Amino acid sequence: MSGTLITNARVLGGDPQDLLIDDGVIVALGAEAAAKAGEGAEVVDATGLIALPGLVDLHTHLREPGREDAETVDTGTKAAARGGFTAVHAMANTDPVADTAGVVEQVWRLGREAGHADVRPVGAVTIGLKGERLAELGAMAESAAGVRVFSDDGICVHDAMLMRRALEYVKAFDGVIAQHAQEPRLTQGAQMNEGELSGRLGLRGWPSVAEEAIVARDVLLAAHVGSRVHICHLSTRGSVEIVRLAKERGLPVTAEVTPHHLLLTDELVAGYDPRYKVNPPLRSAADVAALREALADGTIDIVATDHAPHPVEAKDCEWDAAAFGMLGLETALSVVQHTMVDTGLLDWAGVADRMSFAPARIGRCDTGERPHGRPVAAGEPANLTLIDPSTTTTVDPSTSASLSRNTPYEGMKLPGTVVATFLRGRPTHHTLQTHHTPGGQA
Ligand SMILES: NC(=O)N[C@@H](CC(=O)O)C(=O)O
Ligand SMILES: [Zn+2]
Ligand SMILES: [Zn+2]
Repeated sequence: MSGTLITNARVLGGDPQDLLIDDGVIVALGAEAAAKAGEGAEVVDATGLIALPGLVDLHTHLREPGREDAETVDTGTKAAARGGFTAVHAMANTDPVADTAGVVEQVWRLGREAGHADVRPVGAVTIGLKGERLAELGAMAESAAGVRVFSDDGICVHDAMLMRRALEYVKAFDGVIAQHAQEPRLTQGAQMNEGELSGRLGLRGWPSVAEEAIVARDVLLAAHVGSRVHICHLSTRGSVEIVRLAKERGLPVTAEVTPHHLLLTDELVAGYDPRYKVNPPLRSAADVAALREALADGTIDIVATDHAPHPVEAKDCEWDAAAFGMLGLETALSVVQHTMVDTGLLDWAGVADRMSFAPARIGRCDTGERPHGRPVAAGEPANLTLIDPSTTTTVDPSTSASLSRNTPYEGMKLPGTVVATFLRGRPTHHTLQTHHTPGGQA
């Protein structure tokens, strides 16, 4: 048999074993893998490496169409592959907005053509993200893109009646509304987390309650309608408490946290460096601790990057004028290792759940034609990520595959390297040496 034999990989952090992949599928694990590989198989020595299911991002800004100077589907998915992702959900706040079957199909098709990761377009909830009228949610769901996640991300669906209607509508095809929870009246002109520091720096504060008020309302609406709501980039301790209560009651709510909200705090804003300007804002150390704990105990379901590329001119300016957002795809796994694994809060099986199984389930891409977030088992698609957790790298934005450079981690030392990513058996990123078993071509 031909194929690729990955030797001594610690699958989900377990004991080392071999994996044989061929024709896009995991053929065998353990002793059976080497036996079946036979002569001529390509061998990847994964000694010391962790194997995870290909990561799935539920929240990525690819910027195409409209802002191809910041990112394209091609460059963004290249960055995704380098970060260990095999699927990304592309947010709808493009230009034109992804609010029709035509635009979501275009983004989906661009993803197929690029081939670095599967692109699952997110559809806008309202036409033009204007918050006035519902977009054609059904047509987007039925399109070739098969949209299941809908979001006006960047903007909150603040009209309670529209939110109710959206929840009612997507229930028919098991869709989910991903809410950017930000009460607009409480955050007008807001520039950073509201607290003692915002007062001292003279920047308009962004109170936690602006997020929590919407989280609470939407949890209640989802319960009332019996439809799924997902909370984007949850950032406060109070939001965690609301989601915890909702889950105790069995309500259909899920939530995500970004890598940056697991690591960085509002104190970084003191230097007025716009790299730290993001929506929602970096919060307090107490919030960070609550978010880590909630991700560990499952109150927060997943990590999502909110990869938000911006061109240099949008970030290399005064704080007030700068755009909100930071890169995330290439550093996500390292930040999660640093904040969750190396701290003992989560094991690698937990990382596989929070960054692959659970996001695929929420996005409903764990079944169907090209599924993701599947178990690492024989017969499953060979979507795999190999990580070397023993390395430490200094983050250098100039080496990024993204067209943008707005990483908040520049110069930071972070643990772990993604050494290979396989999309249905095909390497979309790899830095490993390979050789062949005797009998094959070297
Ligand atoms: N996160 C951000 O600060 N910015 C995002 C929008 C968003 O996720 O709300 C963007 O599109 O740039
Ligand atoms: Zn958002
Ligand atoms: Zn976003």
